Amino acid sequence: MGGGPRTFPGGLSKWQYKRMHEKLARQKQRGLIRHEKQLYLARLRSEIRASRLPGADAAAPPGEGPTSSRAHIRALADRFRKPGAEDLWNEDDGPLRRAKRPSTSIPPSGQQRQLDSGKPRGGANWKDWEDLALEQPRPRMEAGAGGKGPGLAAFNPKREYRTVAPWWSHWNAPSLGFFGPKRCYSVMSPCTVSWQLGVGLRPLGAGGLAKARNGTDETALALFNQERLYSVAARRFGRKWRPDSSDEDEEGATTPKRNLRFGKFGASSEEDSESDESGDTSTIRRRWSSAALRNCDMKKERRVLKSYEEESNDLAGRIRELREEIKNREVLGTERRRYESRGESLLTSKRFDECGISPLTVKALADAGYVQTTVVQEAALPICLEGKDVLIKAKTGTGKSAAFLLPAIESVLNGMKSNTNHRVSPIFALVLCPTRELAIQLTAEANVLLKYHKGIGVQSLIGGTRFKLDQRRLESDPCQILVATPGRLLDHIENKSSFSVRLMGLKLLVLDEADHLLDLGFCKDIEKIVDSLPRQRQTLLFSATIPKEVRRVSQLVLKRDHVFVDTVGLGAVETPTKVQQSCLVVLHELHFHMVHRLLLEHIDREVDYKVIVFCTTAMVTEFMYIMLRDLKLNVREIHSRKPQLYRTRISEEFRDSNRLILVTSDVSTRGVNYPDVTLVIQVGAPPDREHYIHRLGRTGREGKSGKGILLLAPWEEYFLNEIGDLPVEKHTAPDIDQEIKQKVDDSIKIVDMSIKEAAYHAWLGYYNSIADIGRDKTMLADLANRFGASIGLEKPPAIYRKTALKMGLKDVPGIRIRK
Ligand SMILES: Nc1ncnc2c1ncn2[C@@H]1O[C@H](COP(=O)(O)OP(=O)(O)OP(=O)(O)O)[C@@H](O)[C@H]1O
Repeated sequence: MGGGPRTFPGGLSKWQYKRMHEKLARQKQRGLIRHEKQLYLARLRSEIRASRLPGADAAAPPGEGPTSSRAHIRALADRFRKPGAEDLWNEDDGPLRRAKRPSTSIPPSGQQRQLDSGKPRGGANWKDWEDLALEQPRPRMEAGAGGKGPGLAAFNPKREYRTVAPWWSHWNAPSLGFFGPKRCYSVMSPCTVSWQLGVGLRPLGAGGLAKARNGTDETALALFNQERLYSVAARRFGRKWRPDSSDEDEEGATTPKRNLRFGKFGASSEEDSESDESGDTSTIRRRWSSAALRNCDMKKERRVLKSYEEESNDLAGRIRELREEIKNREVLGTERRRYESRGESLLTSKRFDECGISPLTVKALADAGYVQTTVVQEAALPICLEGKDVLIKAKTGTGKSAAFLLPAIESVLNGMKSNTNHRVSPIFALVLCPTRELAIQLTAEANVLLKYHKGIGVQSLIGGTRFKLDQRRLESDPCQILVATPGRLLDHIENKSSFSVRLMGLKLLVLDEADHLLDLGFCKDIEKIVDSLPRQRQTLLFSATIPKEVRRVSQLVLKRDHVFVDTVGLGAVETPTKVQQSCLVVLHELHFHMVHRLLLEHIDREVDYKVIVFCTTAMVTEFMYIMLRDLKLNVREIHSRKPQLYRTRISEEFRDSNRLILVTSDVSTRGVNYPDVTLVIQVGAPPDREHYIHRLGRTGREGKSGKGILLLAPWEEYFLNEIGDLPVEKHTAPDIDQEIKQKVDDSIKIVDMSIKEAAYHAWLGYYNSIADIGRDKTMLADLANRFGASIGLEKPPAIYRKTALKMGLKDVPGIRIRK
């Protein structure tokens, strides 16, 4: 019966303990929403302020201008999947509509200096600078901007999450060069982009680091190419840098974020000390904003720099150190570009034995054929080994796994050195990943790296296995590194107090495929898990894609001074360069026929073919598998409806073979390393851009070539907008001859009716959840019925009333309700 202890920490029963956790989770969720509301208000304030700045653009070009207030609050609502999140708004919060902007021209700098307070800003009074920083939009660095902030047209929301640009741009900015990194909390709305302060406003007088280095602001801008930086600055300035300053343009973001962090995951005393307020400055701030915005800007709390002036004295020294760092980083950037331009390999000239890792690990690496590091390993290892929190973005198949497994092994070695008196060995490193297949793969990889480390063990905790067996394994076998999926890990944390005790020794937490782990599907579990871990730990987040929302949420698990390493680079394509991507638009009734045709063509061309076919849902995957099997193709299936043992067996078989086709759902989308996949076919629109990139990333790994085909129905073409920046070529679909069509139709007929019905239900559920399609229910029902007919259902299967209600499909024509 359930296993696990009868009492939990604090003498609570299992249910009390569970309820307590749930309550805490609810409180956190509320905190998060409060935080979002404050962000929204801050956004509103900065918009109003922007509209009041002389030179603000009257109209932003569509798609490039700032998000409207409405769009923003909708985005907040979306982010938290709370339809009621719009209710966060209330009348006291200020006007909903955007204020009009007075003029489109950029004023002369002198005029700009006056700003709204009417006070000249030429003096070197710190309070004035403070005000100015708060009033002025933070300049953004844009190549070729010549030291001026970009106009609205140049604003590109995709550029918001760059390594260090936001505050580097302070250095580049002719006038704001003197502002310390802490000043990133100043007003910055995407719409407030016209800034042009007088050159005379620079206390350092040297034009900032960039100018000092290169002589001109133009070259300085070029110097601060994102690709080279890898957040050097953060390392120097430690906790004073807030990388989110680039993505959070709202001035008020700091305080709520701080509060949230405390509320959510607690904060170290170090962070506490940072959050002190200075009464003086906040008074000035309030006076200004109250005058300008009345009740719309009544925020009382504001993080004010405690030792700001103290720090600024030391600025020159820091600049020197930064220059040094940049020089080092430049070497790395050049090297990487060289490799990429040659298109040969992602390996760099740096060897593992130069990375400061244990010689036993180096030996194991050499046995596995790893001698040189890949780009991401070269960039990540020094920072990870230094003990910093890191968020790392690198393309699929570039060796991220080793980049975090190696620091994990080092953290165990360090931990074992310092912890000798433990009765039960603590778990020193925890790797969280979204799928079971990935967890098994990572465990195997870690075992390879641990070959010569006797007494250090790695284990996996994944769903689909027996809880009791896990427990026994954890107790009997060494386990200093744990690779887990969130759900099963949480089961152990909540049900086995001795397990939680072992986690108290944790030194390193890794979130692989961090974007997925931090999205809404997993976010709550991750919060609970992180809550039960010691706060004094290092956290590493790895992913090939890091969407804006995730970048924000990631701040909750990372320390404030974390480093963002982006090896993809500004404006670079996120997909492997050697993968040829194409899209075919075909009536969805013909998708199965087209898949068959494409497979035959590919098999004819590639002797050692290895193909993955991604379907939208588990049941559609099963349908596709049965159909292709009947067509005598060498095919296997993996999806969530299959038992774990089966999934593991098929996964291993597919990894080790070629001349095989794997039909799968999204359980194989991320991280799974199947070498030498020659073709990836994605049938139907993926849930989002990230899914497309990760699925495609199953081919073209380790710099090899590959092919990706996206099969869309005409009504799914909207998805092409989401991947418009990727090199996807739209091709005309080949004709399907009558003979092939007949063969496929015959195979469809043999599929069991219950599978067809389940496929229909799953299809309906999937597209109902996709906003672009699910919003028009009548059209959705019609499309679903056409899909049903194409798989041989004479009439659409009925769905439960409750399900129909939940999906918003009750009383929709074409939807049959089960009596
Ligand atoms: N330094 C190295 N030298 C040679 N091969 C390497 C090296 N590092 C990784 N590899 C190989 O590169 C392949 C991809 O590695 P890995 O699975 O870690 O990529 P990834 O970036 O995690 O991919 P994904 O984003 O899909 O999770 C693996 O086959 C791995 O063995």
